[in-house]
Amino acid sequence: MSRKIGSRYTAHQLLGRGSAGTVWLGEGPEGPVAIKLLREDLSSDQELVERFVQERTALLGLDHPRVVGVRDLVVDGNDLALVMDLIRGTDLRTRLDRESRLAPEAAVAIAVDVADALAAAHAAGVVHRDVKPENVLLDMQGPLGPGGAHPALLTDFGIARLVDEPTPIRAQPARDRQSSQGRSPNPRSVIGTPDYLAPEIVEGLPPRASVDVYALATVLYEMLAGFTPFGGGHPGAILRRHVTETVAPLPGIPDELWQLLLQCLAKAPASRLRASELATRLREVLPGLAGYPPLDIDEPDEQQEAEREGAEAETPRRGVSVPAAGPGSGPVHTTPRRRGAVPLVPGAVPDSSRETHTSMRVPSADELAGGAHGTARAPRVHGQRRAGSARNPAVAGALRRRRLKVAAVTVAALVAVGLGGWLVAGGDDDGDPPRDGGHSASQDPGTP
Ligand SMILES: Nc1ncnc2c1ncn2[C@@H]1O[C@H](COP(=O)(O)OP(=O)(O)OP(=O)(O)O)[C@@H](O)[C@H]1O
Repeated sequence: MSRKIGSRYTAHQLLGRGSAGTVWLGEGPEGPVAIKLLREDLSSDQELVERFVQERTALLGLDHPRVVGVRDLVVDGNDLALVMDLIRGTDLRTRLDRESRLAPEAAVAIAVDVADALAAAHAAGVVHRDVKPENVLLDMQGPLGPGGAHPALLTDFGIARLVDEPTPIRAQPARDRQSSQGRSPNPRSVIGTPDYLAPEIVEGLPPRASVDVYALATVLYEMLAGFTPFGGGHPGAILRRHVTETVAPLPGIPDELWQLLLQCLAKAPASRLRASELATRLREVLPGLAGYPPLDIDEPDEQQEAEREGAEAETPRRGVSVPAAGPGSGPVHTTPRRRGAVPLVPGAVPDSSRETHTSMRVPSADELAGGAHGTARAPRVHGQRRAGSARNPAVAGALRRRRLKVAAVTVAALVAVGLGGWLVAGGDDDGDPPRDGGHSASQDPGTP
């Protein structure tokens, strides 16, 4: 069923869902468009409305072939909609859900496109702040590039901030704001997607362009490995790993590529390459990757993860796709993935397919310092058991004993920190909506 959005646009078909709304295939005076419609029950939320308007503001100044163009912002009664260029294809998350790992050449080709988009954004003074596979759209109608990769475009500048703009996304008391001396001593909240958050954001430093480079390097690592370097488990644990752990090497990765990844995943923002430099260096590496197969590595041992982190939040995700005009590009159904994330939007329903944002309290310096337990995920060569794997019979007994100990220590720690140490602000591990906003969002009915 179609519906008018403002006087100029019509929404026809659901393309995908985000935490703040739905994206529709639509029609405008100049042809097909993508229409991002803010959920009606949330359009009265001032903060979200600002995020929406900001997305347009950030993107209107950006005209680049690797950035999804924003054409219009519609405010019509309860409807608040962002009209964008329609990208016929899918998003990188859907592709990763389907293929798990990409061949290095295809992965790097996609990363080059995103690095180009970021270089343009950074040159315009815009930091994206939410680079992740969900926000990389693959244009199935575009020409095939190296490794058979379709052109990639960066979208969703919803939480992008103009560089040096002091106002945080989520309002925080002035006393909590960043001092010129360094990190804020007080607890504050951070918004983003835990797996891709640069350590300096966790530490409370203002996000500069280098946070996007860190996030892109994380995405590239994920395209190569099938998982992110510091993901898995509770969002708080993920944040801690970004700050305290070193990234585990990927067996079989070409050294030049690994060095680039290491440099861009550096804890110190100044040590990272700029986006334009990363694009150049990745382009140099590309020809040497032709014919390289996807890395032959296994996902980190789930049982080992459970051992180290306790129960993990299970956030179901549904497949989304854009019907592409080309052959073999029909709807794709994704397998639910385990994601340590909770919704950005207070009250957002847990079965939204894109609940990958997290608003959480930034851990204190003490918590970060005391948190290094060597929990970064270590990739394994395919078929090989990790020395400490619970699937290895030699260590299973020891792990069972340790589990009891861990349970005891966990209870003691929770008591010691008043049950709040790592808990997401207002959220918990069972996928329930956060409780901090007092919103009572109902599920999007799925029709415009
Ligand atoms: N311009 C577009 N053209 C075609 N499809 C799009 C476009 N923008 C978004 N989509 C589709 O809609 C999905 C949801 O997009 P949206 O930006 O709302 O959410 P998200 O980025 O996944 O989540 P969140 O906003 O919570 O970060 C995308 O993953 C993609 O499949």
